[in-house]
Amino acid sequence: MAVYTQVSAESLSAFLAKFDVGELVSAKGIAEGVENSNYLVETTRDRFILTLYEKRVSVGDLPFFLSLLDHLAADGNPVPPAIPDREGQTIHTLEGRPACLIRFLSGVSVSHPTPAQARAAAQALGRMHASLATFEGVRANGLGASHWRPLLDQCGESMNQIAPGLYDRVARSLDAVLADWPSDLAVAAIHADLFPDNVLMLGDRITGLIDFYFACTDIRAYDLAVMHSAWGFDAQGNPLDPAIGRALVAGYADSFALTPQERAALPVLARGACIRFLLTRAWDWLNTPAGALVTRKDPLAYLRRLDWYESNPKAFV
Ligand SMILES: Nc1ncnc2c1ncn2[C@@H]1O[C@H](COP(=O)(O)OP(=O)(O)OP(=O)(O)O)[C@@H](O)[C@H]1O
Ligand SMILES: N[C@@H](CCO)C(=O)O
Repeated sequence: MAVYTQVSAESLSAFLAKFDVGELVSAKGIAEGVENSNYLVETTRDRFILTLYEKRVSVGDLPFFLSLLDHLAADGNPVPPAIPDREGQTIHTLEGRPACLIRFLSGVSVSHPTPAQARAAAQALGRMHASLATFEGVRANGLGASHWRPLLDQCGESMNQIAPGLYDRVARSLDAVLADWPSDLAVAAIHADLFPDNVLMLGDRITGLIDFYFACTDIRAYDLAVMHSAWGFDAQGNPLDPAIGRALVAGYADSFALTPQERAALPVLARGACIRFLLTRAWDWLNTPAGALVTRKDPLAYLRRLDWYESNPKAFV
């Protein structure tokens, strides 16, 4: 996450007083991430994550995200539910923004995963999909395939400030992806953003799956494709050891069956994932507010991934 909204010690103490969590000891803004404002809060009893929802999360979607987290946690997945206050409320307003106090999970996210870590993370994704088979909540994917062309148009020719010719380059790939986009694969609740920084680990053990604020109802195998596009490359978008990609697919299949049709669709799903992240990064690159404590993510790292998937159509064989 990042820090877009500053929280004063006074308003944080008043906020915490609604909960049975002890008194404020310290609060530190977390600079990682790009979407919401996050603080690590320590009280006399425990540690918590305080999240203030910013640009892409609308308050009307919070009940979906929180019920999904409760469903997963109840089925033994390592996800952090929101903490209810003394009256049972989980969704609050703080400094004018929707806010939740979230259970803190231990572990660290890895920036250079090993194949064993990739396998464990994909097993956790498959396990989560198995749990979500009985989740009834529905939320359309606001950043799904039907939104990519409008998002490209919203970025417009300004994209060429990021790299000359970028707008036309993405438009061409988008045409090809949409022409092949599958319409017959299983649809379910998915995480849709399971990057290495959203997986907490201790060694090869998964201790936390976090950041469910893009969770939605979409093609289930797209979740694995998003993961492949995120885990199989370094921060600049250069491919890592191909064993990582193989470990992701094998790890997922360890805990949830992947049909032949889903396997066959992974290349186009991965190219779609590249376009999704390229576009949201490009939009943020061009529109991040001055003064926000945030490290913008490089859209071109996703162009390099897209190039790679286009030149390696047999990457999943
Ligand atoms: N429940 C949690 N327990 C422990 N640490 C957490 C928890 N939630 C968030 N964090 C910490 O806060 C950081 C940022 O959180 P998160 O990835 O959710 O932010 P974001 O802005 O949504 O990021 P992204 O760019 O991945 O969308 C994480 O890398 C992690 O260090
Ligand atoms: N995980 C995303 C940020 C959330 O949209 C990225 O790295 O671009």
